[in-house]
Amino acid sequence: MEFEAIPGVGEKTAASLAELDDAERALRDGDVATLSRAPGITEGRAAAIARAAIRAEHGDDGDFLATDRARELYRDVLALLKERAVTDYAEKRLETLFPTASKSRIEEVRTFVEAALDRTPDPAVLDALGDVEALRAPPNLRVRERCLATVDAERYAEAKATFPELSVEIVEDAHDLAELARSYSTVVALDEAFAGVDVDGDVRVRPDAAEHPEEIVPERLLAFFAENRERLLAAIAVHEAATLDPACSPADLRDALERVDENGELVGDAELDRLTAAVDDLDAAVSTAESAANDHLRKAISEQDVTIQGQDFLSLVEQGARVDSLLSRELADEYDTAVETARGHLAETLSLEESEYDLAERVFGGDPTFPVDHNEEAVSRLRTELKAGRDRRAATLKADLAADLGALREPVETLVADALELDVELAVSRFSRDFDCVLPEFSGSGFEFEAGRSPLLDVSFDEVDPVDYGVSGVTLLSGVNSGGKTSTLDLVAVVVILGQMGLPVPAERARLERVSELHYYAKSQGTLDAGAFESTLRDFATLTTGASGRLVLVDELESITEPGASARIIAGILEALHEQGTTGVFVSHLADEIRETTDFDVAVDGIEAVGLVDGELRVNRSPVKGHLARSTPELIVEKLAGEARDDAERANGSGDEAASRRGFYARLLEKF
Ligand SMILES: Nc1ncnc2c1ncn2[C@@H]1O[C@H](COP(=O)(O)OP(=O)(O)OP(=O)(O)O)[C@@H](O)[C@H]1O
Repeated sequence: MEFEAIPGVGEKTAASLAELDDAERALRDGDVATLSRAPGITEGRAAAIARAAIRAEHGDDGDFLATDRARELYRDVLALLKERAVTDYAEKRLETLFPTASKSRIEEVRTFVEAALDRTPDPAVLDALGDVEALRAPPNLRVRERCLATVDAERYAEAKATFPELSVEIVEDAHDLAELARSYSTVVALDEAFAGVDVDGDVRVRPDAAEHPEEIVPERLLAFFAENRERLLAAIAVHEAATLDPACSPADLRDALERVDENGELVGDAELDRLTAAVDDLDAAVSTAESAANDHLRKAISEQDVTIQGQDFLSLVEQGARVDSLLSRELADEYDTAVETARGHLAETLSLEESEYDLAERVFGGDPTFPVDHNEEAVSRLRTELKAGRDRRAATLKADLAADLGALREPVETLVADALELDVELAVSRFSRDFDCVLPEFSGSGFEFEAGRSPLLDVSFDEVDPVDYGVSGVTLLSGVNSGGKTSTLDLVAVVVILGQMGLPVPAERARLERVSELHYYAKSQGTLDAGAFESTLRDFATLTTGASGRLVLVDELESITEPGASARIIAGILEALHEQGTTGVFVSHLADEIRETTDFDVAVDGIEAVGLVDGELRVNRSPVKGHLARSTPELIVEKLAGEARDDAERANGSGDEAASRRGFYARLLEKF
């Protein structure tokens, strides 16, 4: 795929996408998580790129939402969908759903939706999804005890790129290798030429290093799993709660995760813990062992009567002979016991094993002295031995663990992707359940729905009255003030937008014609000035001369200018749209006047007040077909006329005032 062919994707972004293994599939599937792994591409940008790629694939020009109000309603329904996603990923992924005229795209999303609607939003699954996130690369890792070495400049550059975690050194010969082996625990030589050379230290010859990075730097896998530990555990929990088929064995993954801590260090191995603690505690243990020996010796000396021969005493005084000789002669046994105490103490505190006793014993001993002193060189040798043991153990464990983790590396990507995708499906399923939705049927002309309920009304969804409505061709929608005309237009727009996104719509049944564009003109706030009026007319000129196949919704266009002129202008627009065969709904309080001016028999529907109850209008929210609704003023005059008639009848001819009121209201009523 030519990435730069996607609108909005330039050279730099194309190069970033090319670094992904499966960019083409990710673009096709709207897989925002994978796309956002490309260098420098955020999730928001990834969603925009995926949208553009989908548009390009389905030949969508991006013009479906043709007006501000149409775009606003799309944003509102998208927000309702996104509110039902648990993860950031699903929110971004839902942004790849957009209304389109493309049949193939609508069908593609509907196939996804059909599967999604079978998903039950179980609270335990939603809860588990809370900790799932797209997997991410660990922060820059540095492994200091190992290095790579090569004689070849090109191999050097490749190794630097493949193993950013390690130092790479240029060497000339085995002598240089030996030199490196003194500074690093392990040296990995990349040249075949070194095979068989005998060098002191841990030097391995691996010309195949680049093909087995997990063997050369097992820490890379450990760091990856450590970094993503919580996400992975959450992804397992999601699979278990939702009884999804996991891409890898949860038991194996849990077991592997238990062997590495959040810093990528090995855990759970008693021998490694023992050796690590022994190295760390060595100095302190030597010092306490020494004190224990001295305590013993001090006590022994203080409790013992030491007899000193006159000759000895003289030699002590005259020749400056050392007391040590005396100590060795008089207190040899006690000294031996003190040394044994120190050795025992050391072995016990460091939990030394038999193979290490020999070195530990050399820490204390030799000629008797007081105070008892340790042998620094022996301590140093013991330390080297313990460190080497620790590193050997860690290296073996890391290699074993990396082999296990290596087998899980690919499957965990799928495991997490499946959990995240489930969140997208659940968001759609919850939306559909929360708003009692149905997948619309695409056929015929215009639209038609039963028991439609807008989720965007300013009343709670339970209190929304269901609306039945259908229109084919251009139609005027009349109705009482606050009867729900604007809300009906919004509902039509929401149903069409959702339907052409491929999503279910909030109705019991819906049939739609697949339209090319949605033009929804909201009611303007007050009369427009000459300039704005002119530009509105220009909009309609473009609309009426453009291609057919659009849906046009217009709310009280009359408010743009004075009523008489408005009616004539609306009539002209309706005629042009009618000739085009467009479906349109024009909400207007001037339906009667407009109808009289149009040169064809324009349909008029009406949202009827069923009557006034306690001064409040009771409305039938479903527009009545072919019916001009009576206006609110007419209903009020009718109500006053009725009251005056009742008053006049009660007065029974004796009340002139009641009779003249009755006459006045009757006259007004005739005007309607
Ligand atoms: N289907 C419905 N169910 C419940 N309430 C509704 C419904 N439709 C409209 N309403 C309520 O009626 C109010 C007025 O609706 P709307 O603004 O659509 O009326 P309108 O006929 O366009 O009014 P106007 O003639 O003043 O422009 C809404 O704010 C909402 O509270």
